[in-house]
Amino acid sequence: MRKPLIAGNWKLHKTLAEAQELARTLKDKLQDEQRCELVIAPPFTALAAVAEICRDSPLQLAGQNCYPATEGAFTGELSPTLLQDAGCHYVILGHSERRQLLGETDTFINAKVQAALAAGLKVILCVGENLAQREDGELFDVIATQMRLGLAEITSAQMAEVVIAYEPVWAIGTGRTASADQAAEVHAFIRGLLQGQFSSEVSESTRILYGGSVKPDNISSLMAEPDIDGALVGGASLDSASFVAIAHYPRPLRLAGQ
Ligand SMILES: O=C(CO)COP(=O)(O)O
Repeated sequence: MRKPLIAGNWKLHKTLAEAQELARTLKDKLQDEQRCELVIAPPFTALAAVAEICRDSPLQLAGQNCYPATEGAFTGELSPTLLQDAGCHYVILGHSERRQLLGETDTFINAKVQAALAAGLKVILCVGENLAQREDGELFDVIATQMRLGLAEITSAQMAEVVIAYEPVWAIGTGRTASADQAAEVHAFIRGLLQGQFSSEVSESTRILYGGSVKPDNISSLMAEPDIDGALVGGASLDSASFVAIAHYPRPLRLAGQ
């Protein structure tokens, strides 16, 4: 049984004081959450302070990026080890904003995935097509390439520490969510890729999150899809009430009473 994972990607938001306040409120409101695994990804400047607040709470920390080296002359970069030192259990890699704005390639992202896993960090690997690719019928090719190259050299055993996040670029920050059917179709496709690239066991056990304008009012219909195992939330994770409402999404009707 895959445990649902709800992650908040704060992106380039929150001063230190704002991040601490949000983390304190989330800790207070989500203290008893057991159904879902909870992850927040504050900006680097707030990681250590937020980690202190989240100690002894269900909230785990993620870095928003890392560099594929342990240490060295890499000005402005952070290693997986430094993220762990700041209190992170996870790192988000391959986010479309980094692919688009900073030109990150699948090969570079793969180097980061390998470095993060080797250091003992869990990885949330983001994949997703842009609008032109979807309209040109390239959706499945794009996802297949991002998965194949992004997870190159990763073993089936290491996949226990990897979460995939499907984030269609056209749905990020636009208010335009993929419908539950659209998301489910791609999630099922990704599960098939995992089977081909690794094994049935990996396909069955790997969590696949959906990201792109997830809000309290659409989380339930997304989570009702059997292949959607959680959400990577951007804008709605910046507000405690909406992130808490997403984490407390009502159980899908078909599971009620179980
Ligand atoms: O990019 C995202 C999470 O990584 C999604 O962002 P929004 O929820 O703001 O669309």
